[in-house]
Amino acid sequence: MAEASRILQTTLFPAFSLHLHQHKTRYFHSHSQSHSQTYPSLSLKKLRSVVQCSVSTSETKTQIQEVPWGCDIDSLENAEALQKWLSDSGLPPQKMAIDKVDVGERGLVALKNIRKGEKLLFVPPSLFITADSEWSSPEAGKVLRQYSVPDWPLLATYLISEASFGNSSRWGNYISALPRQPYSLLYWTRAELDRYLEASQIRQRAIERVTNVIGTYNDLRLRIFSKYPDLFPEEVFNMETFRWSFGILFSRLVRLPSMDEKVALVPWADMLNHSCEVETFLDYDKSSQGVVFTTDRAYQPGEQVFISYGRKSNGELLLSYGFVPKEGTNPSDSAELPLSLKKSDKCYKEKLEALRKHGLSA
Ligand SMILES: C[S@@+](CC[C@H](N)C(=O)[O-])C[C@H]1O[C@@H](n2cnc3c(N)ncnc32)[C@H](O)[C@@H]1O
Repeated sequence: MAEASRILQTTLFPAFSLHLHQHKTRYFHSHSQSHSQTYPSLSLKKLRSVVQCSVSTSETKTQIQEVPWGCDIDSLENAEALQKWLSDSGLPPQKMAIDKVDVGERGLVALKNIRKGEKLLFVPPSLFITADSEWSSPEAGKVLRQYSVPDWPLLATYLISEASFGNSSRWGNYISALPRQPYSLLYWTRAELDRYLEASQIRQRAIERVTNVIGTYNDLRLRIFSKYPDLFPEEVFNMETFRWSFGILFSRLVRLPSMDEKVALVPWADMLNHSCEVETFLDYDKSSQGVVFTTDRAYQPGEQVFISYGRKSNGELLLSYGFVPKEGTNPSDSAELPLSLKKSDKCYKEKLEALRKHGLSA
């Protein structure tokens, strides 16, 4: 805990430098160019204030700034462009469309009658973002591979790198439709974690998760980014952009059992919201060669279509996806009850036996 507090209290990054125009690398050139395409009315001053970020030295005050890409998910901003790009890029015609929904802000809604037992989606692998995806900055990708950076931090860095290329990245339309601030405990202040998760096991796990993300970023910065400042300028690769990219990964990355457990961002499939009432999961379908799910119920036009993010407790859903289902609707909800058994206890053996009998360990 002391370690977590120490890290959370650290001021992590300096203010955004005033050198935005002076960077000669393709990187910044593309970044500022694409920015003016996506946000025509955003002045340099505004851009700077969006990117500038700092974590306060006070444990309770964390100033969080939004990244300059993505969109507000309470609107359908960029949804049409995403759908057009997806169909131009090989997504077959769909029985669903992105729409505003009651549960989950945006989601996929049936356009036609959908039967129980139907396979939907068929997102081809060419549309997956994985650790093997091609970089808009091949030099940056090469450096990360040289350092054998594991999948999660590699994907977090990749996403920021591609985002900074705006529409010159092949993922420009996808990234523009991602939430500018994903719902995530990574955005909670320490005071909020303490207050709202008091007495919950999730509080400690959330603190560990925040600490891990900060530690991962610091590790990348020290070992790699600081050695290649032209490829990984701190104005772009900083704690705030990593908070965003990890927030995106936690809430959208899928593990595909039929593809050797490969982890991938799957555009389109990641527009599906979770329901505790459905029992259908995303996976790669070898016969149709795409990510699909099979409906476990029928849907009528206009109804939101759901998948399951897994049989997770409310705490686990909050930890990864930043939401909690309505009270009493999650049959997989559970609470952890830590028990300890002292060896000096006179009935140690009997108690241990009783715990084991009920599938519990001491
Ligand atoms: C994979 S994305 C789904 C698409 C997302 N709604 C969007 O507009 O980009 C996962 C995120 O959707 C939201 N979400 C999914 N299921 C939800 C639910 N049952 N209730 C509330 N929010 C949900 C959460 O913000 C979660 O982090």
